[in-house]
Amino acid sequence: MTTQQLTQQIKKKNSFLCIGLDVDLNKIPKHLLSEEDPIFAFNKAIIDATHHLCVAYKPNTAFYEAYGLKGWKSLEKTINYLNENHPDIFTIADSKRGDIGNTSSMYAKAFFEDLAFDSVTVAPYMGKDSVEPFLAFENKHTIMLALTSNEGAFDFQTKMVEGKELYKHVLETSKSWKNSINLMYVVGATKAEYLADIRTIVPDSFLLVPGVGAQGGNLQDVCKYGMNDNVGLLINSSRGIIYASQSEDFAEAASQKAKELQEQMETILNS
Ligand SMILES: O=C(O)c1cc(=O)[nH]c(=O)n1[C@@H]1O[C@H](COP(=O)(O)O)[C@@H](O)[C@H]1O
Repeated sequence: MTTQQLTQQIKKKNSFLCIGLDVDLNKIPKHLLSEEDPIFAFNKAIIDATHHLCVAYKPNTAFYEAYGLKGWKSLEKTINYLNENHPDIFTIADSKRGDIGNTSSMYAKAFFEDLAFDSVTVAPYMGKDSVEPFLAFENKHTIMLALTSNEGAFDFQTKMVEGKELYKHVLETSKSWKNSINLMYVVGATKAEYLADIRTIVPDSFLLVPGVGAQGGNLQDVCKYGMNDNVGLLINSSRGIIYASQSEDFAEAASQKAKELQEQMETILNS
């Protein structure tokens, strides 16, 4: 999917919501545990109940890898279900990869070719040659960590290096990489006050913004400082939506939570 198509979807649905499919077998309703594939059964029910309210889904691969081969199968079924039934929805493999070039190429093949995701999250720490193999894929997107939502973001990302914060070097330097047009960036919703500065460096890029809901980030603040003329934002909520209820009404409750966020987004888009 191109960024233009993503923007069209945002305008059509009045939503820039991304739903995080971070499935924990200890948190899903007990009645699903007797299903052949409880993780996929849970995801399918969540997707069926929420696809009209969001423009993206983001399975964090840790939640699948933790269950070994079975978990990986559930991830594969989930991305296939999305691609077959909702090709207009943007998909993000949140796996935070990045390694020496030939290894990164294999990670890129795994998520872009074998699993056919639209995008993958990548850590910038190993630099240009660790990210460019992901950028080489046409119409695929590499979402690079810039300023993350967690407390540890202050350990390195905001440290001053040659007169400016490290995360600003990440943003600026990455713009010169080959096929940088395929880059998006992660900025935590808990760091909304940094967004105005970030927009001066990457005015046109899409930003994936996790951390509303369970981590306490504020949607209005993120939009005030982070939105550009093409919206340019994907706001993720995982636990706040998918575990709104842990009983039989879980899909309905997730839909209700997603609707609340979508309605707030619609108000912002029309204001
Ligand atoms: O790359 C991410 O998606 C990410 C970056 C970041 O800075 N903070 C962050 O929380 N995330 C992910 O976003 C999701 C947030 O989940 P909730 O806090 O449950 O909404 C998890 O999958 C995190 O791994």
